[in-house]
Amino acid sequence: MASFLLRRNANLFARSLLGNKEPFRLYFQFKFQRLGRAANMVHSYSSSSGHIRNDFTDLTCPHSWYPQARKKHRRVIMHVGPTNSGKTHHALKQLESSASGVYCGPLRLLAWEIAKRLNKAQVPCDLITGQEREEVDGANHKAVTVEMADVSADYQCAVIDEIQMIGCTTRGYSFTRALLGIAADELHLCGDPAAVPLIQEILKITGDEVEVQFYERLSPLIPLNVPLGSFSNVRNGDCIVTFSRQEIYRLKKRIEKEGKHLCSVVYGSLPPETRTRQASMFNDASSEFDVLVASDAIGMGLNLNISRIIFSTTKKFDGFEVRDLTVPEIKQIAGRAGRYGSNFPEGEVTCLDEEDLPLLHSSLNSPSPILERAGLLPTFDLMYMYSRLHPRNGFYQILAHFLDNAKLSENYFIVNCEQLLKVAAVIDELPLGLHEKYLFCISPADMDDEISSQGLTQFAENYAKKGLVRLREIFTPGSLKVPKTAAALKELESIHKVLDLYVWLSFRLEESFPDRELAASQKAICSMLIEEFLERLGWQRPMARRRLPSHKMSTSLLSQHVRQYL
Ligand SMILES: Nc1ncnc2c1ncn2[C@@H]1O[C@H](COP(=O)(O)OP(=O)(O)OP(=O)(O)O)[C@@H](O)[C@H]1O
Ligand SMILES: [Mg+2]
Repeated sequence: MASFLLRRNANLFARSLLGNKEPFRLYFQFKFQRLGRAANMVHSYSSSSGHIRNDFTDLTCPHSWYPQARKKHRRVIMHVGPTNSGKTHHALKQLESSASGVYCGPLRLLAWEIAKRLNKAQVPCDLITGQEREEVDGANHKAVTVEMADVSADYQCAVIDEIQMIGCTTRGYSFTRALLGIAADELHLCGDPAAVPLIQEILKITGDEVEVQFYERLSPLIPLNVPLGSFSNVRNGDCIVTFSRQEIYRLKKRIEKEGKHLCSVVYGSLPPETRTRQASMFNDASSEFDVLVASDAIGMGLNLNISRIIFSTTKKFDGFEVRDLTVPEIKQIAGRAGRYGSNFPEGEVTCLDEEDLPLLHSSLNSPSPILERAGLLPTFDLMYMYSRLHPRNGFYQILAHFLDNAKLSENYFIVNCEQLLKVAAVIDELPLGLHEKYLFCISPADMDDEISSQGLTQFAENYAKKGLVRLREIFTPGSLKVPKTAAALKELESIHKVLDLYVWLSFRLEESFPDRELAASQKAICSMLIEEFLERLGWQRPMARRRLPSHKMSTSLLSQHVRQYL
């Protein structure tokens, strides 16, 4: 079904983005038209020889990058307050009653939840993420991940959820782009009050009209004074939060060993489809999976049937160091308990260990620190114009030059470009155009994952050599197996990332990556094999007493399904 939707919508998407079947040529024609306009936006200065020169690294006026939005006098409504206070709900009510609109969220799971809600409310709504296009007949609404926000479309209403993510060191620029660039008559921003002063400051220059609505929690969240103590105290509706994959699987096993509960799991590197199914299984009161073990992948905006959040730790490895969770992180995660309208109208929050309770309590009682600056990334247009003056520089050098020399106003910072630079370093020697390099650099390749990074390198090399990348050249369909060890599981997750990358590239370079359908079906198999692993993991009840949820496949069905693709 998913692959059918992908196939059906791929052409539509490519056409809407690129015009016709010759994406590259047309893309560049389109770019040149836009560059003419963009060139007017960069600041000029006189050199000592008296020539007027453009300073492409001047990023002090990012609002001027979005002429479509600047033509509008937008009404901006900020919905701010604690978690579970109805901020998103109120914004969505406006979206539902508008003739056209877009919801932009930080997570695929959230975009999925909103698309489902709008379609259920008889408002046809497309779901668009980097790797998915699910179009619904007659839809004038879209639920998208914020990176996919279209700044060339015109909407009556738009919602940007979790707007405080504008300060995120890696993804902040996508929120800034959506904030400054979405051309909507009415723009709703939902999130933490800590973002209010910055947004007001940023929007002073755009001429938009900004109003702020404050919200209170709809149902209580009670911080407990006692830790969980023993795993025998785990009960229906609990969500245990931890931050490493190994810990997630250890805890799932440990809880299931008690013999009273089955656990769904949700964490970042799990395929998004698997995450969605695991969350749905936990949410479904008729399924036996009544406990959730999750990372902070559940931390934002989601409405799950959680009665109690239990932090198994209040420390997290953030890629550089093991650090305490921040106040906003603790509040966001704790805020998943006791959602209004869920099976548990009162939420509780505690820790596994007593020593973590003080940080939990103090964080829940503290306001989030006020946001100082919003993330920014130089646009491709600016880098392209700069590259024309310095034709010998590779993409890495151009990007590094921007990072070193960018001029910013005090409301902005340049996001962490480490991943982009890592990709640029790998592909810069290949005979690719600047835009192609840019595309590979912003792709969702995880360069810290060896298999994912190898996948990206091979795709880029084959693309540079032949302009055509067949999936079978680097991947043998039929080679996937149910993982038996944690290492095999990790490998399967990495393979899923490579297939995901192929699908992502296929939406942008359609003719050169023609095997989207095969990649999507193999991705689906990866997810099923991972779920099969999850099903087998942990304490096994005697089969007679165990009921498989109706939407899960039995092993034999799974093998049949896999065979179909071999
Ligand atoms: N007025 C209302 N009537 C019915 N349901 C509501 C109402 N307000 C909120 N809800 C429901 O309560 C739950 C929490 O609301 P919502 O998701 O809007 O909270 P939020 O403030 O955005 O939380 P978070 O900060 O965690 O994103 C949702 O399931 C939502 O549908
Ligand atoms: Mg919300």
